[in-house]
Amino acid sequence: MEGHPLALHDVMFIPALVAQASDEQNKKWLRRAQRREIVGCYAQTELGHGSNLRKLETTATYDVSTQEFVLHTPQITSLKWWPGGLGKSSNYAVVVANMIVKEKHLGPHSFLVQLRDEITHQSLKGITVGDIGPKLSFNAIDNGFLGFDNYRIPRTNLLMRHSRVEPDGTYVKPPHAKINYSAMVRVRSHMATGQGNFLAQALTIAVRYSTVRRQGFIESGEQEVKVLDYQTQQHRLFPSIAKAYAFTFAGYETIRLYEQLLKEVDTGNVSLMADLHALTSGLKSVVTHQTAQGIEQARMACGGHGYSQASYISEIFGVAVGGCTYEGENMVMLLQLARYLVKSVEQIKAGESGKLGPLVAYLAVKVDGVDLEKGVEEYMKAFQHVSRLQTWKASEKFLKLLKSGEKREVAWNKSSVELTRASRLHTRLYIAETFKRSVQEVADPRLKEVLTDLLHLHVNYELLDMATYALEDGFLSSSQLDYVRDQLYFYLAKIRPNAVSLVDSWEFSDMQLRSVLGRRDGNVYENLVAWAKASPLNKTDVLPSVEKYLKPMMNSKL
Ligand SMILES: CCCCCCCCCC/C=C\CCCCCCC/C=C/C(=O)SCCNC(=O)CCNC(=O)[C@H](O)C(C)(C)COP(=O)(O)OP(=O)(O)OC[C@H]1O[C@@H](n2cnc3c(N)ncnc32)[C@H](O)[C@@H]1OP(=O)(O)O
Ligand SMILES: Cc1cc2nc3c(=O)[nH]c(=O)nc-3n(C[C@H](O)[C@H](O)[C@H](O)COP(=O)(O)OP(=O)(O)OC[C@H]3O[C@@H](n4cnc5c(N)ncnc54)[C@H](O)[C@@H]3O)c2cc1C
Repeated sequence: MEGHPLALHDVMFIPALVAQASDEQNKKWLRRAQRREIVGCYAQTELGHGSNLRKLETTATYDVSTQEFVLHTPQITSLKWWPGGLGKSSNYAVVVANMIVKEKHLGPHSFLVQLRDEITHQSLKGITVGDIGPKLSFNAIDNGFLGFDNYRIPRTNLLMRHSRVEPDGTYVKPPHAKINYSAMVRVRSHMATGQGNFLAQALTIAVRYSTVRRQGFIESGEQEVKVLDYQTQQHRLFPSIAKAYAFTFAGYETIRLYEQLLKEVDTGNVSLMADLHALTSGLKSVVTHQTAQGIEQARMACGGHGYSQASYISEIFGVAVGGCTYEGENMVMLLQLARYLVKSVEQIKAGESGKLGPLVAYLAVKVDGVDLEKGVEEYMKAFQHVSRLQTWKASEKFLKLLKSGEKREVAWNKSSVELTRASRLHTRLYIAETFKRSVQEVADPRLKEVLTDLLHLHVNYELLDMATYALEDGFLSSSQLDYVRDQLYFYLAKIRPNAVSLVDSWEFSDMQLRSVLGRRDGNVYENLVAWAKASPLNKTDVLPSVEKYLKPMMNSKL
């Protein structure tokens, strides 16, 4: 859970080579990387810039006389900063640098760069490299810094699957300007399943513990109840169980789309890139945020023991919440999706609704009302309505500011909170839709029934959570919202008997969970005592600090 120093070798270094190095280059590098004869990382972010890639300062200047690129770190803010595995473990990196050829700045490009000697592992001349120090979590990973002092690499170390620099300095452009961002899009495509998995771990711990913990009464005079029988506890945990499933289903779809994209790009078809970029930008932002919230609620649902490291939930939280920042800070990525939504609105206004992609076609279709009692399809129409409403409102605000003479960037900034709201609603619609479709495809009728309950819980929880939008224009009435509330409470109670099976079905072992509270055998109290006794402070009855500090203080006459 604390991460692995070689994680980025598998998660980004190898995928960057696969997607961006030419077949010829990969004959040299890929097998060596796969066999772990060389260890690599993905070095893009700098001390001064992470989000705004166009302002990366590390330069790779082509020297036509030697057919080499000269990598250089012009100032302190240009140091690479953050890459996982860079500090101590890697001897190679895919480095993203601003490429300069014949004095022309050609923007960020990826290069394979050797950092350390393959035998001694010592850093090479011209390279400054090290670890950036402890973090909130992920402390088994050596996130690092890296500087170059006019460090030379061969021309052929520019990753040349999609763009090239010929020996004479002729630049051959890629088929899409952002094709070099593919390693990021890949990780974002995998993040919904990854985060769903973190959420599932925290929920497994909290739900199991909630059936061991007895406290208070529901009906007086009876045995104290398992805390999972409280409606508030169910409300805290069960909607997140539904989300963990929903995120996983959505993630399967984005992973499939990324694989499709990779194949299509190789045939020169880049049409999926904009759609997948928009989709994964929104999804990574919503999923990471809701996962962090869900894990924190799971911790609180374990009361005092949730705060102990014996629960292990704090570690899961620390790792998961990193996802709100890495692979694109969440607000920044929501605004990327918003660009796509605004463009879609502009297309509709221009009478080109027919050109809209399937995920945004609903923006052009108005619905007057819904009959929620007819079932999940009607909820989908309600989600479409609130997303459409907010997308149009935010877009109109932006377009009006533009028309009033504001500069594009200023108008955008003044509309940005509303735009991020639109992006979230659009993404939540997508999550609900993929959840619905995935449940419909389940063949086993008993499994389908339980998952359908979770789906119902999800759509009622989500609609209630977005109620202000739906009430704003009178789309939903307050009596409809009462119906949604009743349904929500109905499904909380209905799911209760299946709650433990739902989390057990994720099949985390005790070794994976590392939680005293979430043990499979439920022997929480004995093991909490054993865990406490094993605390380093309990190795001796009297600590050296007693002689050193306590006694002088207690014996002092002052
Ligand atoms: C087995 C599989 C494993 C997979 C791993 C899964 C992991 C999940 C769980 C993990 C569990 C444990 C594992 C531990 C591992 C942890 C990994 C953490 C690693 C972290 C790595 C990093 O963080 S790497 C650095 C990431 N950095 C960023 O994400 C930077 C964010 N910034 C950007 O991406 C860009 O700068 C930004 C997109 C914001 C803007 O780009 P810019 O060039 O400035 O472009 P604009 O001017 O804004 O836009 C111009 C047009 O280009 C379009 N566009 C932008 N990007 C793309 C793209 N990628 N694809 C397509 N199109 C793009 C943009 O939309 C604009 O279009 P328009 O038409 O003009 O509107
Ligand atoms: C655990 C972890 C692992 C990482 N691993 C790697 C790695 O392996 N390789 C690598 O290269 N990098 C890595 N990173 C770096 C990471 O990708 C960046 O930190 C991330 O992309 C955010 O960029 P930033 O730090 O520049 O944030 P900033 O952009 O400085 O964000 C600060 C604030 O400014 C806001 N902001 C910035 N730009 C805008 C805008 N245009 N509009 C509105 N608001 C804006 C943000 O929303 C945020 O609130 C890692 C980071 C972490 C935490």
